[in-house]
Amino acid sequence: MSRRVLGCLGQCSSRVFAIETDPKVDPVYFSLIKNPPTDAEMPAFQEIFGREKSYSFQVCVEDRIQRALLHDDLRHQLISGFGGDVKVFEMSSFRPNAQNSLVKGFFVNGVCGTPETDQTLSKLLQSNRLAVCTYVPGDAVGRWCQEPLRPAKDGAAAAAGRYGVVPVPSPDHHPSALDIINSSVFYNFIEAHNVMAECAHVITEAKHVLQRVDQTLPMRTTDRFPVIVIEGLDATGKTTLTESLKQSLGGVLLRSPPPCLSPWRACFDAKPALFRRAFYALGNYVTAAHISAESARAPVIVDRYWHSTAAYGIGTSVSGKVGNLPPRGSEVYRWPGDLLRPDLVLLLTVSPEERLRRIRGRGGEKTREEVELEANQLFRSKVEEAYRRMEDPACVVVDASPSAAEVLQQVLLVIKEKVHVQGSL
Ligand SMILES: Nc1ncnc2c1ncn2[C@@H]1O[C@H](COP(=O)(O)OP(=O)(O)O)[C@@H](O)[C@H]1O
Ligand SMILES: Nc1ccn([C@H]2C[C@H](O)[C@@H](COP(=O)(O)OP(=O)(O)O)O2)c(=O)n1
Repeated sequence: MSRRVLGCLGQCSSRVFAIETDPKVDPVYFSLIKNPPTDAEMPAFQEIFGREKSYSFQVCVEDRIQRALLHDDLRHQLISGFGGDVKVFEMSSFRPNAQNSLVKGFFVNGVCGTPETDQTLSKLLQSNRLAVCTYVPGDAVGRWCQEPLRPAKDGAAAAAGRYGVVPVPSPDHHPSALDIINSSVFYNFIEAHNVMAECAHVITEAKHVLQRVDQTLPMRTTDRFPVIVIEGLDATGKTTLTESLKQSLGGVLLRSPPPCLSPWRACFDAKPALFRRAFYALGNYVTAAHISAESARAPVIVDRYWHSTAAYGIGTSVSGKVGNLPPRGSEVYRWPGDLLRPDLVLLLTVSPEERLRRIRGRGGEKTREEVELEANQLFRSKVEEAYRRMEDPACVVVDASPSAAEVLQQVLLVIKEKVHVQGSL
């Protein structure tokens, strides 16, 4: 029998549930993937459905630009429309272990049926761009069913089917890892450029970004001096080290995203991940063009590059624990074939305590993502682990906890040892 899966509840990804469907129906799989309820709050699947009413909402439009924008809108509507007592979890449907099968959505739980919540529900039901389901007790004790809803008379909802919910084994790969390629991380210029071009009719800033990108590219390739990238979480000492390296090596210091894209960075930081990631991906190609030009005359030091874009993309799109990241060797950790490859990538690491001490010492503005990272040690661990899994080039990990002078000396030694470009340094 074909099945629909409603799964991965709580922190424990072994709790996976299938929704039994008609074999003729194309199976769709569901999973609660973000902000999972703690075991103390919701010890069992039945309790999730048993607490007042539960609904799931998913945007079901083909166009990915519209889908990303509507998904963001839906989150706001659910949070404001259902009020404080209602819990809104991120969820998604997926086919176990099938790449790009993930369709994101939300699971709303604890809806009491007040006039306000009824009104919100009725409004959402009217949208033909949303798939809405509710969850009701089944015939047997402890069984639950999923009912897809459609609008009925006077704003009421009618069930358009009923499917039993049953536990099934967890998939090998965490569902949130199925949606990385070309939505959280881009592996070539064209894919990132396409997203920026497709969204330009709704996000006007995208036109300016594209103009800058198209002005800068294509890049020149020449015999060149070494290119050394410094990576790491915020406040691990990248700025401090890259400035000193520039002096010590008589090099040129570049960064990604490049300053010419700065006017639009805040705009894209506030947009859904699809657009934010495309922006940073294109920034790397612009920086690559600058690297290509500058490395003809001196060594180039780069403060953040593709590994940052990929590690933040992967680390934040994969929900839950570090173990949910795609395994080492997965294609998500591969370098884009069309992006200028550096000679050496160094990953600065410090303990979480030292990092926080440095952040507090520094003050200043942080990106939304960095604020999230600070709030959540789990995010930090995932981003750092993603950095460590990158391949070809892999990151050389440097303990950046000693003094700035000591870190510089240590890094100069690594460069001498690893960068085999005779006479260039
Ligand atoms: N090795 C070090 N030891 C102690 N403090 C450091 C060291 N490197 C940098 N700092 C301080 O930590 C803060 C963050 O460093 P910064 O270079 O701005 O990090 P990043 O560029 O990675 O965000 C700054 O206040 C800086 O002076
Ligand atoms: N090449 C890059 C650089 C930054 N990013 C993203 C990842 C994070 O959301 C932020 C971190 O950048 P931020 O400027 O705050 O970092 P630093 O202050 O340089 O440590 O930008 C990226 O995706 N790709």
